[in-house]
Amino acid sequence: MKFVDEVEIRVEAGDGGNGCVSFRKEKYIEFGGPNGGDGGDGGDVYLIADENLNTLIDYRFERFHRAGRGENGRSRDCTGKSADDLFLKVPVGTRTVDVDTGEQIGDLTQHKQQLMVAKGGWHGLGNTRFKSSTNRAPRQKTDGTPGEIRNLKLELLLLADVGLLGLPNAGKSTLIRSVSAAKPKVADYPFTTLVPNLGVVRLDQQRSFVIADIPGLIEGAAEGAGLGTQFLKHLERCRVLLHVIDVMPVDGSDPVENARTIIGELERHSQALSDKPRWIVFNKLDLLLEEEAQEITNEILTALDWQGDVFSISAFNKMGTDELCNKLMSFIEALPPEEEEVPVDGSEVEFKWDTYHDEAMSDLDDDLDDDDWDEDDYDVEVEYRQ
Ligand SMILES: Nc1nc2c(ncn2[C@@H]2O[C@H](COP(=O)(O)OP(=O)(O)OP(=O)(O)O)[C@@H](O)[C@H]2O)c(=O)[nH]1
Ligand SMILES: [Mg+2]
Repeated sequence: MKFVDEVEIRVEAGDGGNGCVSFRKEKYIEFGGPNGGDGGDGGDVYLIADENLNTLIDYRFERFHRAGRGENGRSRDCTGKSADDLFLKVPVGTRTVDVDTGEQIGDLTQHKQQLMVAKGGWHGLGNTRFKSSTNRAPRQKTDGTPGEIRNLKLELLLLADVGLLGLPNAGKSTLIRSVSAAKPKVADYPFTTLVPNLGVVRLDQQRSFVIADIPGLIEGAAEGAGLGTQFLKHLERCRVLLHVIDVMPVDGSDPVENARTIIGELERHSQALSDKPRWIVFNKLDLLLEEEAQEITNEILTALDWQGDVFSISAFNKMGTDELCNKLMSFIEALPPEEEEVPVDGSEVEFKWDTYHDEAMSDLDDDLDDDDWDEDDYDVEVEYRQ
């Protein structure tokens, strides 16, 4: 399946239905009083996280999503029907940004979590609402308000505890293959991995973590070279990054320069990412004798002035990978639990009926004079009853 991790869509909430102006008219009763009903509310648009989806590809083909309009009110105090809300399913891990304002609207990180992205218009009021002791035949009504329209960017960020970082060919995919059940393609040419892969590393029944393999970075990635840094965003939610360094690059390049390239690209990409806990993992140690390995790795660490954690492994024959995974697990377990994000379930109703009605009516208070009456102003329905 094609992996699509970024799309732009347009969502339009429904407009509110208009209020109705109508009067009861019964035999022998000339003025039976107002009976125009309110309109219905327009439908809201929500995003809802669904763990069965793992790509945003559907939104490549369908970019416009519109919720229904509320029905207009009718005579006999009939309230127009409110439109159904529209729910758009997105994969867990989807972040939503308003394209026009740049505002981040929310993150959906749990199955079934909801996020309101466009609020439907409010209903207009029927003339029944405007009845008062001084005005028993009100011709006022209000129209429904327009629904919100928004252009959204949806970004799917993988949810992983550990992120792999490194030049092409460093052995990132080989590492994820050897520690998890994920089987991304491994080959001796750069850019074998074109889309991110996730693997679950299971230490025992209760303990596991998720590791993400992303395409390799090269110098100039921040400016778009190679596959660019478009995949780095997937590492933003990781708790720790593993910088995989090939100690024996086949192209004869200098491992120190290579490592500097990665660190440089990371820093240019974002401060947040370069500040994340990062460990160095020297890979392909099976290609060197122990002494040689010691010498090369020390040289690299000194050149980088590295003070952080260091591991030496061979992803290929699983040397040192168990120890690495155990350390990763302990590290993740020792971290304070991630700040509880307040679930945005959209259930909070900002709309206050009474306030809205009071406001709508006070706006019109000045017009409550019956002399203003002009048939053409209103679309008056008169109901005749026997
Ligand atoms: N000898 C040896 N070779 C390795 C080891 N790990 C990876 N390789 C080889 O290095 C080459 C690249 O490995 P990949 O796992 O595809 O590298 P990658 O970092 O995922 O590369 P991209 O997907 O292109 O970014 C393959 O030929 C692997 O067999 C190792 O521990 N020892
Ligand atoms: Mg790879």
